[in-house]
Amino acid sequence: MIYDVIIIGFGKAGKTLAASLAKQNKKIALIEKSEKMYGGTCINVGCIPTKFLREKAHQVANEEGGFDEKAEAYKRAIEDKNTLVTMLRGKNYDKLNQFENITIYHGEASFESENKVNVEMQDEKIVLEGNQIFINTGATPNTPPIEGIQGNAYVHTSETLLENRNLPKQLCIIGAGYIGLEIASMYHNFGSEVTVIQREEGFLPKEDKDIADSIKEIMTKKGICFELGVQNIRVEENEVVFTKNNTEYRKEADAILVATGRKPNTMGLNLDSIGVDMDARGAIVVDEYLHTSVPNIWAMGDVTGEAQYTYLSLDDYRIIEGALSVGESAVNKVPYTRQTRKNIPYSVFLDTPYARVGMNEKEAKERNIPIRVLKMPVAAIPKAQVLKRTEGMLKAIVHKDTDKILGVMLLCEESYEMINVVKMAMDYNADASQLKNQIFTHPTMTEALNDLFSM
Ligand SMILES: Cc1cc2nc3c(=O)[nH]c(=O)nc-3n(C[C@H](O)[C@H](O)[C@H](O)COP(=O)(O)OP(=O)(O)OC[C@H]3O[C@@H](n4cnc5c(N)ncnc54)[C@H](O)[C@@H]3O)c2cc1C
Ligand SMILES: NC(=O)c1ccc[n+]([C@@H]2O[C@H](COP(=O)([O-])OP(=O)(O)OC[C@H]3O[C@@H](n4cnc5c(N)ncnc54)[C@H](O)[C@@H]3O)[C@@H](O)[C@H]2O)c1
Repeated sequence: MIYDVIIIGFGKAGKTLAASLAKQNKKIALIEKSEKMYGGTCINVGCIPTKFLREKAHQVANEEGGFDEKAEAYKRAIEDKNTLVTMLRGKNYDKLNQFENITIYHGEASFESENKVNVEMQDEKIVLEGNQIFINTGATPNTPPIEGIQGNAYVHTSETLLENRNLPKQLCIIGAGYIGLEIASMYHNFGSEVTVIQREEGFLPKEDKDIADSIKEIMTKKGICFELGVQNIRVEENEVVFTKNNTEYRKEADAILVATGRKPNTMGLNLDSIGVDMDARGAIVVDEYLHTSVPNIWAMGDVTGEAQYTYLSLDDYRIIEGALSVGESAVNKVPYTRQTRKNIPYSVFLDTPYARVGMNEKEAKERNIPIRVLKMPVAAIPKAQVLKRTEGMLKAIVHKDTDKILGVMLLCEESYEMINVVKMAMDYNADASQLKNQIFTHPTMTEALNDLFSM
């Protein structure tokens, strides 16, 4: 079968591109290897299930009851999460399936040549031919060579842990990145006793020390235990064994989560044989318009090794849409590319959420930029008092000479909403004084930006 466009992977960029090109009357094949992944990582095993469970966990933390009651509430939360995910998966499938010119194939794709893709389906193997091919295969949990984790029923990835209906009394998490910390916060609220283990001594090493210390202090105060700078991690059945200062420790757990990063999903695509370049981590190398090294093949989302966020995958779709609309001969005139993309914000959905955009103090000093550092405690925000969520701090980095906002770090309730306002202000090159004097509704967390920029 011959298509105008083949899209491999039902991720955020892929599904959005499919709908858009279908409206332009292109004949499209979309290939997804798992029926449980229609809609991609975000809605099935990533952002949506974790943020749904985070809300449920928050409710459970405020309810009376011992472990057994909490375990029941957890089981119901997992069932509710599954119901939500099933509904979203169905909607995602139907949204594309309604187009007469989109065919969804359930099977694993691999390249036969530059414009031929094999699809290994349950009962048959077919070959599709396409003029333009877009790879959107995402990323998959990175399993480090830790002794004792392979084939161990106590050991989970985030995907299998969130399928487990039994609340672990003790949860041990290896890896203190986004997934490790978000799940630590969430399971602590559900009622698990949580320990987070990390090889590196430094906690959240990319963040400013005052921010990282404050996050750790908040989590420790709630009762989450951290073991940082540990060596020789191994797992023996339901125990995580490690050494610290030459002493061996054993941590028993009902569940062990390995959250040590996610690697680009390129294995099995047969990219080498058709000349698509990959880097040492197996990520597809792309230029600013998301071309791969083969002219008719593009890649987008996590598989390109870019920071792994759903909104960046969506933004990759925007870049491709822009490039396709002008055609290859004029592609270098497209104003919006990966190179011009700027001020990428992020949020870590901890119990006290953390959000950041732009440069922090450490980075500004490394680059010898003259700065003003503005800080204020969250307890000074009236809305934080209303919410009874007074822990945390706000911090801004402002250019001393130009008054431009270089970066903002928000460790407070609702920071994941507030950060988008700052991102927009930075995108429009606002001065710090403009946020200082901006009208914001009251009482809100966002109005604290008036005070932060008055510091
Ligand atoms: C637990 C967790 C929480 C997260 N929380 C957040 C969050 O709060 N906010 C945020 O922005 N991001 C979050 N992320 C990251 C976010 O989910 C990803 O960055 C995003 O979903 C990546 O989208 P994508 O378009 O690159 O591909 P994906 O959505 O990963 O889609 C790729 C698809 O390709 C399919 N596929 C792979 N290989 C093949 C093949 N050979 N043939 C056919 N199909 C194939 C896969 O099955 C998959 O469905 C989270 C991730 C995880 C794991
Ligand atoms: N809120 C969000 O936007 C959100 C939430 C969850 C996940 N994500 C995305 O998913 C990606 C994956 O998350 P993650 O937490 O798995 O990765 P990560 O890269 O954020 O953190 C990995 C952690 O594992 C540790 N580690 C690595 N190898 C190890 C080993 N062999 N032994 C012990 N520790 C080891 C690292 O030091 C680090 O602390 C993130 O990069 C993020 O982009 C985003």
